[in-house]
Amino acid sequence: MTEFDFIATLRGFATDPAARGLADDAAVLNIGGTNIVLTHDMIVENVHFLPADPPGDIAWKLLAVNLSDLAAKGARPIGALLGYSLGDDQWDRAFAEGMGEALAAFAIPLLGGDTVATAADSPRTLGLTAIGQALDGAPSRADARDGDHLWVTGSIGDAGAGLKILRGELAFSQALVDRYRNPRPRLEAGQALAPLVSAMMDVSDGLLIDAQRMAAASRVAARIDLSAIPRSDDLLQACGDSRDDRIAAACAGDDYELLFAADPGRATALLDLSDRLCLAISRIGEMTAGSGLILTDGAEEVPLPDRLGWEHVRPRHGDLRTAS
Ligand SMILES: Nc1ncnc2c1ncn2[C@@H]1O[C@H](COP(=O)(O)OP(=O)(O)O)[C@@H](O)[C@H]1O
Ligand SMILES: Cc1ncc(C[n+]2csc(CCOP(=O)(O)OP(=O)(O)O)c2C)c(N)n1
Ligand SMILES: [Mg+2]
Ligand SMILES: [Mg+2]
Ligand SMILES: [Mg+2]
Repeated sequence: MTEFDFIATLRGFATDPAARGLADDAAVLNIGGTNIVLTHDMIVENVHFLPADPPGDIAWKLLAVNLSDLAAKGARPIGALLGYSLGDDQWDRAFAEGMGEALAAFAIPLLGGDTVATAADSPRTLGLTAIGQALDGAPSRADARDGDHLWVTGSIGDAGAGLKILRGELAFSQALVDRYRNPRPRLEAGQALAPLVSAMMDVSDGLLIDAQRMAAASRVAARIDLSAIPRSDDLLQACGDSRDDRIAAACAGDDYELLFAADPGRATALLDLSDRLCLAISRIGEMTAGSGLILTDGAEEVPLPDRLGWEHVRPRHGDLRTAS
């Protein structure tokens, strides 16, 4: 079964409105007029991180990927619960220290969690629940409208290139490796953007697959111009600027940027916000009537690649690495 199929089977009984049809980045529970935002992401050795990654960086990534889902709902983090499987003593100690530092960096209290021990040869499997509060409502993935502009924060494809570097497939760049090991959740931007957008999500599986999900949830089509997708100078230097390079960046995932749709009338306010936050915000396309994803490279329409991004699926044979 794929990740998509499994979530679809759960959807039948996840009928509470707070679950948002299991089709959003997080649940949004209204308690006494306050929007409490809840999200849980797991990370697994050889799936989300490499065995040689420093334990402190893995702790950072576990917290950061969850905070990224809070950011996508415009939420301010208020606490975290950690799910941990014990490894060797030295690693566990380094992870705990790193988690302490990561929590302190974001000023988030650890509220609890759970700890288990597994067989020594099983891959490290970690989970974290992040809890937040959304002050101005919590934009969903499902409310983009025909005519909205589609925007993305920061730059796309850096982390995917960082992973290639760590696999020995690209020349070394510290900046790209950092984007893979130390994602920066766009918390401040998420809170500032929330009142200006019609729909928002974070980009974890890949810009194209995530944009397609936003379009599907909103019952519109997304048109994306490959040439408008923001790529860093580090990435351009490492990978080049061919159409295939552009597609690779757009499908790589692990970006933890914010993808959002907004009425064209919001453009000036969005660009002002970009200046205030010193964070690039790039217009990459628009939402139109219809369904699915339309890809262009400048004026030219381009066929969709076979895979738009990451989806978890268990391989029939061999190790537990997933395919993208
Ligand atoms: N095992 C599960 N049990 C319940 N809900 C799940 C499970 N796996 C995923 N979901 C829900 O499915 C939706 C999509 O999940 P996911 O694609 O992982 O979101 P994201 O990419 O933002 O982390 C979310 O509402 C999430 O809470
Ligand atoms: C060792 C390794 N191989 C491959 C990847 C690429 N990768 C693995 S999972 C994933 C998508 C994001 O993870 P997921 O569990 O789907 O997070 P969510 O979308 O639920 O937030 C990507 C791009 C990676 N990060 N590390
Ligand atoms: Mg998300
Ligand atoms: Mg998830
Ligand atoms: Mg996530």
